[in-house]
Amino acid sequence: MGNLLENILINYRWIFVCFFLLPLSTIYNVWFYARNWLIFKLGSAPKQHNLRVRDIQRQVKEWRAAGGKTPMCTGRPGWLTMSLRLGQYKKKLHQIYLPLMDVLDIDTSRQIVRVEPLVTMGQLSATLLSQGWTLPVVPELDDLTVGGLINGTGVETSSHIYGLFQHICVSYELILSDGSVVTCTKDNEPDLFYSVPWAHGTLGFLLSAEIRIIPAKKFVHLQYTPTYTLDDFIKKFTYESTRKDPHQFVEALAFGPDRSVLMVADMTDQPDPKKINKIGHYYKPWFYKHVETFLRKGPSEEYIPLQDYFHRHTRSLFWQLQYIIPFGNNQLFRYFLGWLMPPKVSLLKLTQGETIRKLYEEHQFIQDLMIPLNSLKEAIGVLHDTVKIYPIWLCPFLLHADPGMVHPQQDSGQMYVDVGLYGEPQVMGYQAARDTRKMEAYCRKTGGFQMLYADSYMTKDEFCEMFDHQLYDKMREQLNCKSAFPHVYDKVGRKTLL
Ligand SMILES: Cc1cc2nc3c(=O)[nH]c(=O)nc-3n(C[C@H](O)[C@H](O)[C@H](O)COP(=O)(O)OP(=O)(O)OC[C@H]3O[C@@H](n4cnc5c(N)ncnc54)[C@H](O)[C@@H]3O)c2cc1C
Ligand SMILES: NC(=O)C1=CN([C@@H]2O[C@H](COP(=O)(O)OP(=O)(O)OC[C@H]3O[C@@H](n4cnc5c(N)ncnc54)[C@H](OP(=O)(O)O)[C@@H]3O)[C@@H](O)[C@H]2O)C=CC1
Ligand SMILES: CC(C)=CCC[C@@H](C)[C@H]1CC[C@H]2C3=C(CC[C@]12C)[C@@]1(C)CC[C@H](O)C[C@@H]1CC3
Repeated sequence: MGNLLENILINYRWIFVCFFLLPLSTIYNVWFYARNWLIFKLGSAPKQHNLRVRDIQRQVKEWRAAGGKTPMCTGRPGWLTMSLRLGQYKKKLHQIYLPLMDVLDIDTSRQIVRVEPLVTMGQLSATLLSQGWTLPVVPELDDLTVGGLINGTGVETSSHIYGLFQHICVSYELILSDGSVVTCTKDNEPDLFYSVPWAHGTLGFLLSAEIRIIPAKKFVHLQYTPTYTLDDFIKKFTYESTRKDPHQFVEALAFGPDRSVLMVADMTDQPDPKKINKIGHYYKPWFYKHVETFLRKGPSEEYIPLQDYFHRHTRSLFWQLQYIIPFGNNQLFRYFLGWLMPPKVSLLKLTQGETIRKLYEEHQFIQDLMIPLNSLKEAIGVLHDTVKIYPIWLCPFLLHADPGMVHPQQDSGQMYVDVGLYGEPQVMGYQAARDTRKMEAYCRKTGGFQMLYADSYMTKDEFCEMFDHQLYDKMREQLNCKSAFPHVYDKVGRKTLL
């Protein structure tokens, strides 16, 4: 009986998603964009920021006046977030509401955009591109927020030049546990500035951030190079990730241990009209499926609108939508219903129910491992033996030698690679807790880090071995965080010991 229910839930979730969630997602998007447009037209965002900050200060001061016994977290419901977890800890914590969702200022002379933490990547890239600008690092998936990317982390295909999302940030405006508001930069309050990323809001709440912007062009010139042996792939990927005159974007998809497609791209305003491919159109094939065709067709090049490039994996949620709508890439489906895609991650989370959540936990492996580039060849072998999931998302990034939770083992910046696995393990006898712990141990061995949008199965000691807690602990002591916020491990750790 249990198996029958599981089969129905897995195989027929698409009925609910297509007939209910897709229309609902579209209505939600239209409402969201209309609201942003109106706020911008009324020009009220910056003024309201100060009013909102005062209201947040009032909430924190009231929490203190009431004894400040229960630690705080943001009041954003767990189902709305892009993390895999539902954030059950929120039920036990005191929630502070941060209704901060506006782009406050675009200062083109300083090349800085000032934004509130709930601004999403979709909203921000549309806003900036309409002015001819972009963030140097635009993490994929429209609904990721600035707050989540700063307090967690963000990575994208330009990260081999600019680093992680935290490395393009110039200042953070924060409210601390005593209700005071501070602005930190790398020169003013450097300890606070460097300890905020990866701390998951356990030092203070982010109120706004200043982020670097760079001029944008209309297209990217994207070149695809298929490779058919692991050695050839590693050689070419390493070269493109570390060369002195790098392409602006570098990414690879591994479709098997020996079959990969390497992609390098550069912004341009002079596309070859015969080679333009507007991959963002709703009837176009899912991007990873399109990329796979180059294994057969051989090397190729295309010109893709910049906005389409930035959000190329959004329509198929990387390759996760194949498990929910197995015929989602079918041509007929794309022409009839493709314009409604993708269902919103938040609505999928809200409606998944406990059984589907558990099925994902037990039968899907969704993790990003950030490891030194020189471990990649070995890692692909280890991953093949432990989970055997393809495609694998490969994205090089420069890990700056800054203080804080993550830094390279050496004193200067080092090239790392984000290894993203989002699928059903194809190995016999996969066991979620055992095999995730195996991957985490491997990641620690290489000197790497686990992305924390997915639960960590490490013990607290193992977690402290992976992430440098020196500065974090010092700041928690100095800012009286111990009773004000949970420890980061208490937000992201499963505490499952084998
Ligand atoms: C400071 C700022 C905040 C924004 N905040 C949001 C937001 O929170 N959410 C969102 O979805 N979009 C925001 N936008 C973007 C805005 O929605 C887009 O620019 C809009 O979609 C363009 O619409 P339009 O073509 O009707 O422009 P119009 O309103 O017709 O304006 C024409 C052009 O004038 C320029 N312009 C107008 N006002 C400003 C200004 N204050 N500073 C600089 N240039 C300006 C722009 O280049 C714009 O394209 C913001 C833009 C700016 C500059
Ligand atoms: N391309 C990429 O780089 C991708 C990144 N991700 C990951 O997704 C997550 C982001 O998802 P998103 O939904 O935006 O964020 P979440 O709401 O999941 O927030 C992530 C963490 O940041 C904290 N946080 C968020 N806003 C604030 C704030 N204003 N002040 C203090 N703390 C805050 C949250 O605290 P609290 O628990 O109190 O709410 C939470 O612990 C990140 O972990 C990111 O690494 C996922 C997919 C792709
Ligand atoms: C590019 C990087 C660094 C990460 C990409 C991660 C995404 C593939 C995942 C982040 C959140 C995930 C969720 C799901 C699929 C995979 C992600 C988009 C679900 C939609 C899967 C179905 C469940 O019912 C809900 C999940 C919510 C989070």
